Amino acid sequence: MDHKKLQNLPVINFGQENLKPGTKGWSSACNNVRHALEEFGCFLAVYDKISLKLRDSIFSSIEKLFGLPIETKIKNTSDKPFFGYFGQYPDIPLLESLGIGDSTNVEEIKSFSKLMWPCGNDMNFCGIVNEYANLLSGLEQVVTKMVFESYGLGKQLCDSHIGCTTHLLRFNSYRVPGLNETSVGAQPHTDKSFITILDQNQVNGLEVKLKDDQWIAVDLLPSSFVVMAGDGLLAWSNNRIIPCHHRVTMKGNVTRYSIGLFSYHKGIIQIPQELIDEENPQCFKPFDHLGFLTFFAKQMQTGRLSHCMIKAYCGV
Ligand SMILES: O=C(O)CCC(=O)C(=O)O
Ligand SMILES: [Fe+2]
Repeated sequence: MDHKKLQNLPVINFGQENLKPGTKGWSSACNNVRHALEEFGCFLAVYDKISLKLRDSIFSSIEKLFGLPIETKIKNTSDKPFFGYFGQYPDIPLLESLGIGDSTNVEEIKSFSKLMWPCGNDMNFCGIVNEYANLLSGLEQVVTKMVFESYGLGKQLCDSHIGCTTHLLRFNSYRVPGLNETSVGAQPHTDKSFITILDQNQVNGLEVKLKDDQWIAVDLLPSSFVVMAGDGLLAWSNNRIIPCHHRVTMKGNVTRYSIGLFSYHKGIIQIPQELIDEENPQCFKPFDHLGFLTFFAKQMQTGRLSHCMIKAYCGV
């Protein structure tokens, strides 16, 4: 693991002292968030509202989840592409993934749990996931507010964006590769989300690509999460924020579990007028964010993927 380069990722503290809008801590965090997203497409967020105990509990629950028979796991389906079970793909054989759409809604967590454990489970899966998903989406909301504020956009615009946000919580499992098997856990990609937040079970493997095209290994500090810009944020910011290219490479001999929280906009995302001027002419049309997922899935099925799919979808 290339530990030398780890310091290159910005680290931003989301402790209580920086979470009050109007304070110095808040405005310096706003600037740092914007700078990190424009320059790196990602950063490490130190956020201790999610206790280490809760993180341990959720990772032991998802270990049990992935231990369920495949016939059960494939029941996790969705009408939205990439929101349900994903796995058994020959080019990425190590990865299996399960998703809960609209994950801040406890009823969605309950119905996922019922599908996986029709006779119930003895580990308070719903309670743990509900607490975790709500706290993590709280961090996503703070990051969104900071992004809006750092571009000088009003509270009303921000509140209306937040009111239209939905979250997907995705659990990933990467098994240890067998002899002569690929070590690729996830191929290089950018997320289709607005913002993604990632957590892992102390097993590294995530790598991100910086502007100079170098891949660096991400080492999660205690109490930290990886915050990444997705394709939605690239279009919304009129090309200012770069989406983070990332991949997973399995190196050790321990199963890796990760959790991703992906924010999506329900409906049409408008490019704020404040981000369009002579120097920065409008690069993207208003776009249907969830429609972009459907578009992406179709292009993938027909082998028509291009380097920047959001440009293909709604570029001017
Ligand atoms: O497992 C990870 O750390 C990354 C997962 C990921 O890239 C994704 O779910 O989109
Ligand atoms: Fe990803």
